[in-house]
Amino acid sequence: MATFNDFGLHHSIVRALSNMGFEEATAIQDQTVPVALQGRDLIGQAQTGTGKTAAFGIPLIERMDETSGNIQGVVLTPTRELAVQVAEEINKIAQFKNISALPIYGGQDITRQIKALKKRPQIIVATPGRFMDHMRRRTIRLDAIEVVVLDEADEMLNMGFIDDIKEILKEVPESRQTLLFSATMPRAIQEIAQQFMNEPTIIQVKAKEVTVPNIAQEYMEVAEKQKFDVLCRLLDIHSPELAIIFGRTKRRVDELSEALTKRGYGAEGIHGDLNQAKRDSVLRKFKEGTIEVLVATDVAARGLDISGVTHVFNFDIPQDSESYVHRIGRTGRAGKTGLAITFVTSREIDHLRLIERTTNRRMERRAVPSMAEALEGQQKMTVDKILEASGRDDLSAYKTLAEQLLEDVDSVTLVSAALKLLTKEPDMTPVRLTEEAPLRVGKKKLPPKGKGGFGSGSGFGGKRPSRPRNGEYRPRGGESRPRSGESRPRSGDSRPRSGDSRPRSGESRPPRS
Ligand SMILES: Nc1ncnc2c1ncn2[C@@H]1O[C@H](COP(=O)(O)OP(=O)(O)OP(=O)(O)O)[C@@H](O)[C@H]1O
Ligand SMILES: [Mg+2]
Repeated sequence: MATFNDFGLHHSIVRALSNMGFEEATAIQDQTVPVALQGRDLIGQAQTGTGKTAAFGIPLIERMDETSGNIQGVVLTPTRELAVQVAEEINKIAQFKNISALPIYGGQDITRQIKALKKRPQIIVATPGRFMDHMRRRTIRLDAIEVVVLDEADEMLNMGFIDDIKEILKEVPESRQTLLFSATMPRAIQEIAQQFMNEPTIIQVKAKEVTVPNIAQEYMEVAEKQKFDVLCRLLDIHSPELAIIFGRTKRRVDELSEALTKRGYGAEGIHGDLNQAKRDSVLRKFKEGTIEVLVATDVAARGLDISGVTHVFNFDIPQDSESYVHRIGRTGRAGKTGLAITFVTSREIDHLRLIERTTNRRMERRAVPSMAEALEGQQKMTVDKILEASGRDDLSAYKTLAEQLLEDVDSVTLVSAALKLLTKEPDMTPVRLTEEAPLRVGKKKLPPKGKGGFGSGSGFGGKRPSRPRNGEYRPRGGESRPRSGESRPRSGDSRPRSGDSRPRSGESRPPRS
């Protein structure tokens, strides 16, 4: 694998990368950086957590002119949190250059953004809606733009941002370079590629699987009514450092985070109906470890890079395989290991099989853990903690007390009492969760067995079942519901003018029919 010295990058970028702890280029960086540096258009697909941000960030920064304060680069992302994260990573890579990236997104005061724009950042990282607002207000000038990056392009299409993206791409100079990245590449991307890219080089990191091998993938068949108790047991058994629990709808996320809190877990929810300040604070607490469980809709499925996420739980099976790939990809990043556990009700097994076939990877079936196992898990935690504490040398203040206690109570009883007090025993506090209808898969269009889905080297676009649009996934009752249960305008519908009220990042999906 190449080191960053091999690319002929400006020394300040190499220095920044080494400062960030990047020693070798990842596979996707190795293959895309040289092509992007030549100024060519590029489509890059590689698994989650393999460094696609730097794959476009490095050439982007390399191409910027630090003596100019014009906007020269634009990165579009589907969610606000991702815009912030990508801008941060770009700013780290640019730390020794006179170049800065500014995140611009809906839900943030626009006058503050206009003020920040006056500081003349060369790179804007934006959600499409808010970017359009600035375009219309002429607070962002497009004539000096040389590079446009579409991160998670397929998700932006899913969210109905296609018209916005088209409009943005029409306005930026035609001579620009366009880069497009995602871990999944559904066919719809081809339209963008044909219309707006100039003979793009397509780079798909060869991998049998779309998911990285370092994420262990398991599933459990659980009745809808039992899901919550099983989840609590799993949290007790695994004691994750940080865990993300994905639910299907905003209501689900609200109810789940409330129920988890009731049972004593440090959990909060994130979804598109929360105001930006709340979203920011929840994410901040999760990153700091103030809460260890983040309950989320698909708003948090894409791109978010939070170190320490050891577990992903699909409380509700994801609607399609792309969502599955991205959700579980919040763990097992940058070579670390992770565990993804998916709950499936008996009626959703077909749906799970479809995901397995599309991703070309089997999930291992696991039995639902018992209450006794949950207790054991917590007891083991306590024992570990006590043993660790026994090795400390600051116990002298407690020893006299311990000796006194041992005069009255036998040692086994005494230690048992201490263990019990320190152990978080399985909690059966009643909670209220509204039941979700199972996801059903139509009979048609199962891919042939053994045929990989997207990204399996079958060429761009690959053969895979396409999006819910084709009616493969129907919620029971036949009501056409957008993913995650939100309604959003279909492109072309009457749109709100301000980026604040447009489809709020992430879980808003086009209506499925
Ligand atoms: N060359 C490298 N060496 C070490 N760490 C790296 C390298 N490149 C990227 N990383 C780190 O790997 C992590 C994942 O990177 P990144 O978020 O860019 O992944 P991604 O491919 O965009 O994933 P996703 O598909 O989920 O968006 C980040 O923490 C990033 O800083
Ligand atoms: Mg990414």
